[in-house]
Amino acid sequence: MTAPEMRALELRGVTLTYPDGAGRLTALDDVSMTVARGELVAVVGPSGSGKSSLLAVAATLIRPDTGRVRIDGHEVTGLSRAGTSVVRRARIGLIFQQPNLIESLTALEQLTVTASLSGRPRVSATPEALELLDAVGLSSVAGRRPGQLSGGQRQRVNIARALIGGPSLLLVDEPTSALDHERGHVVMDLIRSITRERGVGTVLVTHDTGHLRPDDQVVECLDGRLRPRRAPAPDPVHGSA
Ligand SMILES: Nc1ncnc2c1ncn2[C@@H]1O[C@H](COP(=O)(O)OP(=O)(O)OP(=O)(O)O)[C@@H](O)[C@H]1O
Repeated sequence: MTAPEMRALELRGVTLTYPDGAGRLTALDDVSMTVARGELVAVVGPSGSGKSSLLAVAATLIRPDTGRVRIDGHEVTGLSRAGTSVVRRARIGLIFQQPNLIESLTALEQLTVTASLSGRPRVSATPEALELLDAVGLSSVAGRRPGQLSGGQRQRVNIARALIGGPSLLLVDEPTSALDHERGHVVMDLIRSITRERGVGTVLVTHDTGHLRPDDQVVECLDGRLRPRRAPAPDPVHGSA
């Protein structure tokens, strides 16, 4: 069992419903999940099964109807909006499928501006931003704007940006969907190594089980419920190394 201080995310008995005509539609049904620091959990499942809802609750963007949400040991269930957003900004990194970079900013500025939105002076965030760009293999293009970067490079800037400030929880939505198979593999490997080396807990939603490895921890979302699933057999091209 993971020590409480090592838990990046804990969901307990989370139920989420949306208005649906005269009734309610249950998107998450009594979901519990723990993700330790240094651990990656891939969430797969059919369209409409609740994966995005799960990420939104873990990101503290949607409050569940019932259940508890803890981020890095901090209970957010009863917090005000302002208190929740403090926890979110300090402890959660979000990576969406489309990088959504700002066209007028260089790769380096994408990171330093994000840091400044959290109240840090841009200049003090520059060493960390440079180190993160180096970690994702982009030192040589730190001065380029998104229009001068490839799709894979843009997604790597997106990943580096999510890590500024040292979050303990990384929430990743379909990171490979805008990339070809080869670049998708590179991005998945990068997210695995960041998870391990930086000790973040990662929840990664993906349709694309072709990018998963046999040693990945995989859960399946079905009708708003989670259940463990065996990772797929190794990809014959890339193997499991
Ligand atoms: N804002 C909303 N209002 C009402 N119903 C919603 C809303 N968002 C999602 N739903 C419904 O909740 C259920 C779960 O949706 P969710 O987006 O979490 O699924 P998903 O597994 O992420 O799907 P996909 O893989 O297609 O993105 C679906 O039945 C969906 O129609």
